[in-house]
Amino acid sequence: MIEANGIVQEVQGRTVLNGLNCRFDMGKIYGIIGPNGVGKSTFLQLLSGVERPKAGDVLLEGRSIYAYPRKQLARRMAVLQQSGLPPVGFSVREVVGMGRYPYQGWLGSDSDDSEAVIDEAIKAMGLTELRQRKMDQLSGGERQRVALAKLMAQQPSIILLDEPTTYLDIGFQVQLLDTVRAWQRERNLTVIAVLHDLNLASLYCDELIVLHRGAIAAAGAARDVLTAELIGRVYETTASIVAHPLTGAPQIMLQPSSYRDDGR
Ligand SMILES: Nc1ncnc2c1ncn2[C@@H]1O[C@H](COP(=O)(O)OP(=O)(O)OP(=O)(O)O)[C@@H](O)[C@H]1O
Repeated sequence: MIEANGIVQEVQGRTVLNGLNCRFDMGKIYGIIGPNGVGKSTFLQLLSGVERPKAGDVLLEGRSIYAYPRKQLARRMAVLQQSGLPPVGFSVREVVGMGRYPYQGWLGSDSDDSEAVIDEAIKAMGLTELRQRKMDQLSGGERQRVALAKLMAQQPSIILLDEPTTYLDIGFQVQLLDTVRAWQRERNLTVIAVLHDLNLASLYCDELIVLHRGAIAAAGAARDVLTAELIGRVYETTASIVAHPLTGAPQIMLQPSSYRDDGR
């Protein structure tokens, strides 16, 4: 379990997160949503243990995440950053192999099963044909799949994703989230993802956490959280909520502010 207790964080002298408390149970997919600039990425950074809050603590299995040695934490938790795509010049195989760094011994020696783990991650992401290709010779969608394969090779039990579908077309968005969910179910992973697309968040997340004005405005299952009232209050826009015709998950229909009841 991951617990965020009384998290306060300032960015450039401004309080962005003002006393957040929440709990992430293992084996679920969580979506962190909220308007631009509300502090979603800041919160994810704190949950990853990379940044420390001004006040409060993040506990992983009851122990402060900031007290874990780096490599030990990396064996439990992997992070897909918004701009975290690996450097150009390396091949797909090399980049996926970088996911094994938490398991390397002194002098960079690999653990015995590293080759097999890397091959499995490459296969799972459909990258076998591209394994020798250089990173700068890939499309945006392919690069994102490499980034995810690198995460897989890290064999974490918790993954943090910062806007993983940015720059992907709708086909790749669904493909990426399908892959994450299949992997999550197979390994009983805990996934915490910052997502902008509320409809995708509703379709893929077990629970949503809505940030607004430094606090948690709502948390829970999408059907309880995504209401027209909440969308109006948090995003300051009018929306109609409809049930997805197949899954029943709430889906948001946006509405132009010029719309009038007579339909013109
Ligand atoms: N390097 C920085 N310098 C100055 N201000 C920053 C910096 N990084 C973030 N901020 C500010 O901190 C606040 C929180 O930023 P953060 O990126 O966490 O928000 P977010 O909810 O993830 O935003 P978005 O939805 O636009 O990605 C914002 O108001 C942002 O302007």
